[in-house]
Amino acid sequence: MTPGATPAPFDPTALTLYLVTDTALSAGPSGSRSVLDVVTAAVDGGVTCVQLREKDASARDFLALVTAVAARVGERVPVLVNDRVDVYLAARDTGAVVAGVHVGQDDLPATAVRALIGPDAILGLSASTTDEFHAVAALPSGTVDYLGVGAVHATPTKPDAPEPLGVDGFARAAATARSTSGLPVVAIGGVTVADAAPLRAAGAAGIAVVSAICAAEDPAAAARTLRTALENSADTTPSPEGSR
Ligand SMILES: Cc1ncc(COP(=O)(O)OP(=O)(O)O)c(N)n1
Ligand SMILES: Cc1ncsc1CCOP(=O)(O)O
Ligand SMILES: [Mg+2]
Repeated sequence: MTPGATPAPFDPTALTLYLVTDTALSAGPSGSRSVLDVVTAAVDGGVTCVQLREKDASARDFLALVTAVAARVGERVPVLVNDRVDVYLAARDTGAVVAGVHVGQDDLPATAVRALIGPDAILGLSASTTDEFHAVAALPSGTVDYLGVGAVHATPTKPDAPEPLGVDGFARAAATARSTSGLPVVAIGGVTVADAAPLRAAGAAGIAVVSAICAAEDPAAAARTLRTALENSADTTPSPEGSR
């Protein structure tokens, strides 16, 4: 960024169709498909944001993945790093176009992450209870950019996810999250194309999916189908209450 220039504010429309990656699921029917293949196809199909999530990779391998994905799609959509602030910073230091980090309740606290990544990076935080929403609301303005709320449905992708909320429970959680924190909310957990319109109507700025795209035979087609379902639901979407 030019010195002195004002950074572009976080644009919540980037949350519309949010892909979170999984290496094992990405391998696909042939067993040889890579995360990079899936991300590329998914962005071509209409994904608006990508989070790289690697629970078992070494820091070195994760960094290589982040820089490869950022080189491929970082100019087209925000690329975020799950959990690993160190990997995000190392990628950014190499000049990679990486947008930010997503952390949860057991990861580094949001205030610590914001101090490490600086004011311009995107920071997403998982939250699912009223207490967690109130805690987010108490943070200094600009600490967190969006909330990941779930699980909507139970999912084998994250067996340790909070209790499933269901779509109605998500609607109540999203209303509390938005009224307390003013932040846009992404719905996550077992989300399929059938959930797209109901979740948008329930106040989701977007949906985050792992298996609906990573495990699909054709990730580009899966992304297109999800995106179409989201576009068709646009008329029922409440307007965002706030963003950074
Ligand atoms: C968009 C989005 N929402 C929620 C999560 C879950 O984050 P977390 O609770 O830290 O769990 P892990 O993903 O780290 O297992 C997410 N990753 N993305
Ligand atoms: C990362 C995460 N956080 C809550 S549920 C979940 C996994 C969602 O995966 P899937 O879309 O395959 O159910
Ligand atoms: Mg985490």
